[in-house]
Amino acid sequence: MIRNSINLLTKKLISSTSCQRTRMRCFSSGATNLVDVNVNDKTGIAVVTLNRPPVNSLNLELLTDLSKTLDELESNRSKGMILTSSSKTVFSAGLDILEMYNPEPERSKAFWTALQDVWLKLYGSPYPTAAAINGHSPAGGCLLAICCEYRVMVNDFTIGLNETRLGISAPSFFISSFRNVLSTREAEKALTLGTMFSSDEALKVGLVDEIATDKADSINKCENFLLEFKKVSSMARAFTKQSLRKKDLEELENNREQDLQLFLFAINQPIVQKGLGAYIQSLKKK
Ligand SMILES: CCCCCCCCCCC/C=C/C(=O)SCCNC(=O)CCNC(=O)[C@H](O)C(C)(C)COP(=O)(O)OP(=O)(O)OC[C@H]1O[C@@H](n2cnc3c(N)ncnc32)[C@H](O)[C@@H]1OP(=O)(O)O
Repeated sequence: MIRNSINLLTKKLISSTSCQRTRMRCFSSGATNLVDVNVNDKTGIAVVTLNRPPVNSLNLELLTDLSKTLDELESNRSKGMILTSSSKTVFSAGLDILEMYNPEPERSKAFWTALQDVWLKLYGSPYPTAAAINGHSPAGGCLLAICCEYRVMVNDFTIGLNETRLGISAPSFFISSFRNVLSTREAEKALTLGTMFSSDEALKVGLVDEIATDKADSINKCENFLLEFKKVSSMARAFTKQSLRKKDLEELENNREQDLQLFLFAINQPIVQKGLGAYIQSLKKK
């Protein structure tokens, strides 16, 4: 018992010493540790890193960890969050296709509910958010980025909502957050075609705000954006953001069950299963 307490204390001391070197506080989101969080003590800004190799595909566990992290940031009155990835080439490969292929009923319900939770918390967060997109960001990966208020993308990667290319439609909350960033015209064109934009194309169309040379540069640029809010009342800021996003948030809040049932219905269609199966095979054959 005493030895356990000493071990715990030693671990805490070691971890606090390594964090002090960079003036960072570290905490992990929960049991599975698929999300790392480093809070800069000086600025109060948290860098949240998705850490589910190889491609940060969003499965139930990763979404649950992210959801818990977002709760912690809100209850700690975070000064801001930068979302990024531990991979060198992928921000997030989007929803884990294996969660939708040959679905197990209870797990698929929990999976979609966790995605809804993450979207509501991230899109509606009171603290400012930015995405340091340090790799490819298709579909659900793009969703996480467009929930944030600012996006900085490292050169030479791709981003977009490519669902129609998989034979599925982007759900309505994907579409509303896309339209919050792009004009309706650009959103319609990109969504129906399932366009994946290069970093430069994404900048041109307004899907990202800045281009970065590498991950450190993207985090730096996100930080500069978030630091601008030092001059603004956090209450006034949060109220303004949430007022602008209120309709989209209420749309999902008020229709969660319907949205869940639509998802379950869609993924259980034989034609969708066939398409997903072929897509998984094509990824494996690469
Ligand atoms: C009327 C309204 C109806 C609404 C109904 C709703 C219906 C459902 C809506 C669902 C919305 C879906 C959203 C999504 O996010 S679907 C996922 C879309 N994602 C993609 O298309 C990306 C696929 N992946 C890639 O393009 C590449 O992997 C990537 C560019 C990201 C990285 O390339 P890289 O070469 O670095 O890596 P690999 O391709 O070799 O991949 C490594 C291994 O990871 C596996 N993998 C990749 N992506 C996924 C994924 N999304 N899910 C699960 N697994 C994935 C890949 O197969 C490799 O596995 P192996 O190592 O085992 O071969």
